[in-house]
Amino acid sequence: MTVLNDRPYAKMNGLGNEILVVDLRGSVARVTGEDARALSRRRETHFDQLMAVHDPHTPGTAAFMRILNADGSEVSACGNGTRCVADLLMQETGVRELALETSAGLLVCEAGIRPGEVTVDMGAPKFGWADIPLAEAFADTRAIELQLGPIEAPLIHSPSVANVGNPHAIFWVNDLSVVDLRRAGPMLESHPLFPERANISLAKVTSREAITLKVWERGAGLTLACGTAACAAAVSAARTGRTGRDVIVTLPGGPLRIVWRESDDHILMTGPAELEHRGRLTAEMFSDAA
Ligand SMILES: N[C@H](CCC[C@H](N)C(=O)O)C(=O)O
Repeated sequence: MTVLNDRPYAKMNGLGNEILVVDLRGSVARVTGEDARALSRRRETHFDQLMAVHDPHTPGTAAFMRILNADGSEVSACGNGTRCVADLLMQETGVRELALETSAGLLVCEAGIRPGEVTVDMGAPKFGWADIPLAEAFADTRAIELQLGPIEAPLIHSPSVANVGNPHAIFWVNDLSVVDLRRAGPMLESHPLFPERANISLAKVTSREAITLKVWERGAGLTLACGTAACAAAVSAARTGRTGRDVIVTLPGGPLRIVWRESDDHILMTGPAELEHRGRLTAEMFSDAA
């Protein structure tokens, strides 16, 4: 019998990115990778990311979050999932601003104008090759040597890389179907250049203020939206002169507004959070029969 039995959960989504919020406050229970894989396989608790909400570690924060992908891997950032947890806790307490914490640091969250809209300060991006991390040194991470397709005429090449709490590679394209991300994604996600794997995006810049994005997520695959990928694409587009610092990033599930603030280089991500249903975990959810 797992210690997670009877714990409350909220099934949510952020622009269609499937999020399972498991409330472990007041308990010492922890979600293991195996627990996450079991829950993700079930219809009622299927997710791209699981946000495990624990008692705060730091005074002044509302909770500490552990984040697990559908494959059971534990990661340090999930933009859409953070908006979902923030919305849930703000609904619970009536506050309009709170701070959450993950292993990557603090995340200040603010209720937006529209119901369910949340702005998260995702902190400042990192661009150094060792911070992504990459397996070898690249002086200019705005365009690294990585390509897919024939040597003399690669289909995609020279991605920008960034770390926004997690690793991202963004390929700049004019046509989002130039490669089938279902096939290219897994190859690039696990490329030896990425010792911690990477989230892979195809980005089409449509104006100085707009980017369209398709994402293959590390540990989850193709998703309808990826908040950290939107952040990574926005800052990479700005630092390569393709856009300004205030853009709308449109994913298959919908738009996010990303502002890369000049004053402190922090990234502000604004978008929706939606509650689908609530439930309680049961022991049979963790049986292999699932
Ligand atoms: N797959 C990501 C974590 C979730 C990111 C995404 N769902 C978001 O909204 O940021 C990773 O392994 O780094």
